[in-house]
Amino acid sequence: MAETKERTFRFLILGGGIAGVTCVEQLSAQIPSADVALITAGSHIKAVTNYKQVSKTLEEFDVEERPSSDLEEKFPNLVVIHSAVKSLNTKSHSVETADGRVFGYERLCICSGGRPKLLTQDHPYVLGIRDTDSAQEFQKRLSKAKRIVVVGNGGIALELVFEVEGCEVIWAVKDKAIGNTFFDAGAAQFFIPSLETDKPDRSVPCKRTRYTTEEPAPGAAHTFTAERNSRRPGSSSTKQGSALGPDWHEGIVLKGTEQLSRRVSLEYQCEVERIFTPEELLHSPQQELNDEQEGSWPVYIKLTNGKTFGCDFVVSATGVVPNTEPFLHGNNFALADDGGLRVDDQMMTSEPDVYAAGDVCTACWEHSLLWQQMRLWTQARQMGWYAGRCMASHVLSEPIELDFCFELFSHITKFFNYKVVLLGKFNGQGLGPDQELLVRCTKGLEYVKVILSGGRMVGAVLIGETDLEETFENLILNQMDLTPYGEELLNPNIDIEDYFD
Ligand SMILES: Cc1cc2nc3c(=O)[nH]c(=O)nc-3n(C[C@H](O)[C@H](O)[C@H](O)COP(=O)(O)OP(=O)(O)OC[C@H]3O[C@@H](n4cnc5c(N)ncnc54)[C@H](O)[C@@H]3O)c2cc1C
Ligand SMILES: NC(=O)c1ccc[n+]([C@@H]2O[C@H](COP(=O)([O-])OP(=O)(O)OC[C@H]3O[C@@H](n4cnc5c(N)ncnc54)[C@H](O)[C@@H]3O)[C@@H](O)[C@H]2O)c1
Repeated sequence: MAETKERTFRFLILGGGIAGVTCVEQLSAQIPSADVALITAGSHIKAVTNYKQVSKTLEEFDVEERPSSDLEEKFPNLVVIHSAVKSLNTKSHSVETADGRVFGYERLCICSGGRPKLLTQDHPYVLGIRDTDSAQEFQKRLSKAKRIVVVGNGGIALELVFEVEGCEVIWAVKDKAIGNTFFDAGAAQFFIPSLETDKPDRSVPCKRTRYTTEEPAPGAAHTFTAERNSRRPGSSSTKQGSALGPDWHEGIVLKGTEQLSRRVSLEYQCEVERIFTPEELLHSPQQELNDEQEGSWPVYIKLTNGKTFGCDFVVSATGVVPNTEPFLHGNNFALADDGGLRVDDQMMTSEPDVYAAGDVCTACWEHSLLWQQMRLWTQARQMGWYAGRCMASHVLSEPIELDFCFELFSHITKFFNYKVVLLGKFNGQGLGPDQELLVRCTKGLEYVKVILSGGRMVGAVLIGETDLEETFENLILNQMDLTPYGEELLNPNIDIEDYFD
């Protein structure tokens, strides 16, 4: 790396996503006289808008793409540099950008996010979705498509299979139930009818203290078709070009060429064995196709359940990998198993004066019993904000303790047009056999699951307008012994808020 530094900043932040921008805002607000620089590869920055603290730990906000001048106008000591960082020298405390400039720092925070962990790199018919550009590419390809295959069972797959219309979707999941990163088989069963229609089937609330679900057999498949006119009002909006935000798919039309609303065929418990071109398929006579149009698709995908499907393209919704590459060479960063930069409870990496926040880092402090890391906007914002506070406190030699937001995992989102609230160990993560589940389910309306350990509430999944989030959050935080209440806890005829007043 050339050693002549163009300028040295007291605080240098890499990445204009939620984590980086929130870190800049926090630092600039806490030490207004400090010179702060934000280096980002993109032309725009991400901004949190309409922030709402819903309860002690639950928060909701929108994410917008904004010109970086907005941020510079707000903070006169901030400089935004639009260029990708290509290398980092932690010994000389400097970074070099793609256009050959070198900037020094006293303290650095890496917020470079993640990128899709694709099934296969650089395949012309395998797409990932991350940012506005990739979402637009997906939309463009979809508009000419009759059939796509979606691989993966997390947030993006759940959103896509519900939103895509006018195109057959083959959805290949590794697991026995849909949505494994967010909920269990019981909740998955609650959602399944939404793939056929989104008109709620309202029935009388029923309470169950244990749940049993019929799991699909390995290799099982199921097709769900929605009526053309069963889409929710307003969902066919043609509003264009809004930035990827929590409702990124609301602003773009996700429509294929066919005259059908939603047609999703689920392939359970399978992975991708091979992706073929038509030529390769012709030379593999043993391949058994699952449709009559042999040879007429641009790409074919063979699953481990033995089925091969032709399609227009494949969406790889198979998670993210942290963007660490430019920073590793010549430095000595400790990496976590998931490839993230390990950070301690002060958001510091293993390199001196280097912090990290958001999707690029892995939280390696001793977690609270009720918190886990997931790569989400909420956590990117919380980490960026807390990293900014840590950097400022270290400069001012003030002690700082891990923030309260890392006490309890909480996430509000929307799947299949239902509000979803996840609290604590919502899937009994790491609890082993010492857990009891209480479930209340009203088909088409709500699904409430509570996880108890030693009589105390340690997690909850709330689907629908349950209005229970604040009360349950309090019960999880105060760790009250709920044994005396037993199944009454989910009795729909009891106003639980009054009960615990
Ligand atoms: C389609 C989709 C839907 C999602 N929906 C939700 C949701 O509903 N709710 C939720 O909580 N989360 C959601 N997420 C997850 C959420 O987007 C991420 O967890 C969050 O954006 C991470 O923020 P970040 O700031 O760490 O990284 P990013 O937003 O990825 O930002 C990284 C920044 O770093 C810059 N950068 C990268 N490399 C360099 C470099 N070498 N030099 C300089 N700059 C660099 C990039 O240009 C970018 O500005 C979704 C993700 C996707 C892809
Ligand atoms: N509403 C929300 O909160 C929301 C919505 C969309 C995305 N996100 C976030 O955005 C990020 C990206 O979303 P995502 O859906 O790609 O990731 P994800 O981590 O949510 O899900 C990845 C899925 O891919 C599966 N998978 C991994 N490797 C596979 C393979 N080789 N073959 C088949 N399946 C495989 C996993 O089992 C998992 O189901 C995540 O951090 C996610 O939490 C959140």
